Amino acid sequence: MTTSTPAFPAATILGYPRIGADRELKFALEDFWKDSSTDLPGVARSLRKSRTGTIKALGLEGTGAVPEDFSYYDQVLDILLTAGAVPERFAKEGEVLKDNVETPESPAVLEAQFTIARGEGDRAALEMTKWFDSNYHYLVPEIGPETRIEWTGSPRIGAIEALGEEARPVLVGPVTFLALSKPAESAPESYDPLERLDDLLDVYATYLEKLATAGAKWVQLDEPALVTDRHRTDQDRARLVELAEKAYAKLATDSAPRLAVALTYGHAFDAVDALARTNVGAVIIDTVRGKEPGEAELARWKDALAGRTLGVGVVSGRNIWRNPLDDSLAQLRRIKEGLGDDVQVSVTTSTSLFHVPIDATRETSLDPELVSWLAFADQKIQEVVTLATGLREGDAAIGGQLEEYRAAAESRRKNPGVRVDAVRQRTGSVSEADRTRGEYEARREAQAEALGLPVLPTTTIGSFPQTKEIRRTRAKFRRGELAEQDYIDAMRQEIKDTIERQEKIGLDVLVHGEPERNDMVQYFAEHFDGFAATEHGWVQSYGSRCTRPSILWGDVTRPAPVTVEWSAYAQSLTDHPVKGMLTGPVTIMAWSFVRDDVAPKEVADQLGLALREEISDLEEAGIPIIQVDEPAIRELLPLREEDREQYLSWAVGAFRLATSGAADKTSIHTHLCYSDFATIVDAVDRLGADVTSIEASRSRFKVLPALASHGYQRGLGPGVWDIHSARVPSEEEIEGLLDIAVRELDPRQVWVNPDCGLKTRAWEETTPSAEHLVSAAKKVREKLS
Ligand code: MET
Ligand SMILES: [Zn+2]
Repeated sequence: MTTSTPAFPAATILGYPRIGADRELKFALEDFWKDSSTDLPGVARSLRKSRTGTIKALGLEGTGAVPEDFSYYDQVLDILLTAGAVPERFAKEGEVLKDNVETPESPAVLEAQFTIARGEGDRAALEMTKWFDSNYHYLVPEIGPETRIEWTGSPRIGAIEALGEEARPVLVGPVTFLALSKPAESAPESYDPLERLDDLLDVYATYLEKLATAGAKWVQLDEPALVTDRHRTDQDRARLVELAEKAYAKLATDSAPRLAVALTYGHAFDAVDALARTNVGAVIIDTVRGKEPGEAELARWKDALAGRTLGVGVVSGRNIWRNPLDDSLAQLRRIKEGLGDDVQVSVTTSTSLFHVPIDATRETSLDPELVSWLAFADQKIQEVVTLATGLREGDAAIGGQLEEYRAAAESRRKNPGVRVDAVRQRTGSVSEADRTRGEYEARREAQAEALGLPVLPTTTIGSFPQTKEIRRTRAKFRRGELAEQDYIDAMRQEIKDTIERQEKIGLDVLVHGEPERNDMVQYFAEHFDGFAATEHGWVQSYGSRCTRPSILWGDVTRPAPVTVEWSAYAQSLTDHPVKGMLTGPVTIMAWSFVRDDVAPKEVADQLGLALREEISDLEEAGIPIIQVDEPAIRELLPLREEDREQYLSWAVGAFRLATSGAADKTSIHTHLCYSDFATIVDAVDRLGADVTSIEASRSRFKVLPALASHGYQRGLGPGVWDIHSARVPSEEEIEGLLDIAVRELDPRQVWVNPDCGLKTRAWEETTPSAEHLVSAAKKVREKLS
């Protein structure tokens, strides 16, 4: 046992935003992509230094107290690079990495890394997928029996040398890395990347040794995969826990730095037991999304963790609300009491703070009262310090902060926008009937008559290219440089142009094109009451991409129709049916910072009711088809099976509440993307939409058999055109996919559409691709008749 190692810090955070307070990393990356002679490593160095300085100044001090988790692009990619585990198509870049093991931040290595992350020409980028149930996207490693897995260097070694022993390197753990990987293309069908665990452990052993030499006393390994039931494949959680025990038995040695293993994003008390059987120095649990350990756990860990540390993640790494300090202190004291004096309790965050913006005090244009309820990363650091002090020294030592927080909580409780009685009365009186539409058969007939569409109707998902011109016009209007009427005229011109293009292409169901929307969630947040927008509240979405989520702080109402005029104008221009376009309750919640003072079901129903009013107004304005997008429904699916039904019941319930007021003859569509839907086929069915479009082209319609065998009866538009690149799919290719669709489903169910919206595309590729889509549909129609 390395008895000389100082204790795990009594207060710490599990990670800090990487992008910089003014998105410095984003801009440095984008500059480097344009010109690789720019000094990206210099920017990285100064970012590492300034964030370390901030964290220390806010009170996290001592050995291992400051997380060093900076990443140029993605934390999963970092491990892939360190292990040299590049997919075959990037063999060339793999050689560059191998030749530069000692200079992991040289321009050549950085370029190689970005080629792997972003793809180049025919060589597709690594797939991106959501990191657990968050809105951050990581890059998915591709691992097969032949994949190289050997030490290939890491920028973190030099960073630790520069920062000293207060810095605690943070790495994605080996079990999580492989659990998040997918089989390499050349691997056998059901290959499990976890088969390479032993090879990867050798790399981690080398890594730990080098970090020790660089001066690290503590290393944090994040193992969130251990809290999930079947994250990607059919991994069984118990098996992951077993593998973790084996892995840490091997890695936690006397010569390595002390290891702190973080079980974030949920709960996995059995994994704490397993890790306690190894020589790790600290185990960290998440009591925000997870749960507080009970007496039985504490009694077990009292002995099992004696001489070591239990880190308690009691400050949320994911929301932006001030911590309920009194409740947290009470929880920490219960845990401390249950564990006795032999186990050190450390106060920390539930996850890394990279899900939240940096500093709430910069939000000077928000109502100061609202700001007083908020805690971004820097405020959360102070909370962690306060709680640790309170735990050690008692309430009196932190009396001032407790008072301040209590006063803010009181103002929040009493704020008239937080609780609007009329809204609560409406949600309180929602009945099952409000979530139920007429029988599908009757709806189908009424819609067929109202719409008169051919078999295999063609349509798009809603947005059309957002040209520079459109974005410039919107920005000018926002800055007050364009009069409202001029703005409206400009957008109408766009809509007119887009309708004409769609008619010319020959699509059956048209859309207005969404030129007025910067973002499908923010747009509704701006038009509903109950939301606020930040100025600097950026969070990393992936790589250099950031989003600025709105804050959903109060009861939601719709002061006026939001989309009706745009859709009605589009419909006035054409004889084709125009599809109205709304964002669903679950997606609005997933991509906003949602209030933590009422149950998600209440928030979802409030949004559902606001959307229901919008749908009714769209119907009245003569819009025959209304699409309610729910791309995030899979993202919020709880990581543990036991929590899923409850989630699906409020999520599906809110969608049904939004849509069930629609007349039989109104066709309700929904759109889902960003994931594999095989796991939620049943939920998709329960949404009850007349037509569901899903992302499916890249997986070559793999989800169809699952839908068919589930007995899914209604309309389905499996995407036939991957809109994530500028590539124009050929008519034959689309025809091939449609052939599969009409074989797997009843042809009368099939709709023809792309995988997702086209706002990031240019017209150059959009027009020919859409033409191919239309002509392929015609071909398949002919074959059917
Ligand atoms: N209607 C939206 C669009 O077409 C749906 C996007 S799903 C991420 O952009
Ligand atoms: Zn989509």
